[in-house]
Amino acid sequence: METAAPSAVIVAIDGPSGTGKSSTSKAVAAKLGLRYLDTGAQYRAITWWMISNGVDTDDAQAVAIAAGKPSIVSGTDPAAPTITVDGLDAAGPIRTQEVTSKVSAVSAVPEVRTLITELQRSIAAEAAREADGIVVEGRDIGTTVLPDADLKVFLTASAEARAARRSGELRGKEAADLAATKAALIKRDAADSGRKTSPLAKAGDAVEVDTTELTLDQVIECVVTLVEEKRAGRK
Ligand SMILES: Nc1ncnc2c1ncn2[C@@H]1O[C@H](COP(=O)(O)OP(=O)(O)OP(=O)(O)O)[C@@H](O)[C@H]1O
Ligand SMILES: Nc1ccn([C@@H]2O[C@H](COP(=O)(O)O)[C@@H](O)[C@H]2O)c(=O)n1
Repeated sequence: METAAPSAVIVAIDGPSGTGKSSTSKAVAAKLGLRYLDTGAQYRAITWWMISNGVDTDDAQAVAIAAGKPSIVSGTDPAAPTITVDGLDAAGPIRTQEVTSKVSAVSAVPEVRTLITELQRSIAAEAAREADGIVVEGRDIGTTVLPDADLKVFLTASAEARAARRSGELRGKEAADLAATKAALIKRDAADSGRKTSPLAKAGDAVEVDTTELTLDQVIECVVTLVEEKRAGRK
């Protein structure tokens, strides 16, 4: 039987695209000595594999049949998270516009979600057994993947703020204009919220943090405090 270390803490951070989940989760995990899991990277990785192997990502049946083929491995050091697919470093390729535009269709396929959810639960269980715990970020962590997490946080921000953050990132690369960036993230959120299986949603017992007017440091501090309060309450 798997036994968690008594002090291990499991933190679930969910929210729409561009709300600051990755930046916040990485920093909180690093500050508190926890592991970190980017579940979006796993869905991106399987999407990249589908594209690279000629699977039509709009064909849910074809995606379902192929879903078990790639081997996806996530490294959970918050200072240097990694993702490989069949042993290949996928960190760069999973961030292309092509993957971003196709990932919602792939992640909506129930067979994909079943496989990736199992993988996520086994990574979290290992972190609870062998480390001080983990911060897991995504869309359905608090509702489906880890419903018994010690702390659930749901980050939000206005679409304008999120688009401005994303446009800032893209400057000099694929420099999209603000309106196009905003439209793309609203479209992806609608697809992620509207799918039948495990949609993007706030768990009933999650703490909602609106980051629109907060700096990243303020959000990090807020979540660190929430984790510390949870830990103190367990003593
Ligand atoms: N509170 C904040 N204020 C300003 N910029 C922020 C804030 N939080 C995050 N950012 C910036 O916004 C961008 C998006 O953040 P991040 O990648 O962490 O979001 P995300 O929710 O993980 O997005 P996605 O779900 O699309 O992966 C990054 O450039 C990050 O530095
Ligand atoms: N728990 C999750 C996490 C992510 N997804 C899907 O992956 C896409 C990419 O996520 P990013 O955080 O890297 O932007 C996202 O749009 C979802 O389609 C998911 O379904 N569940």
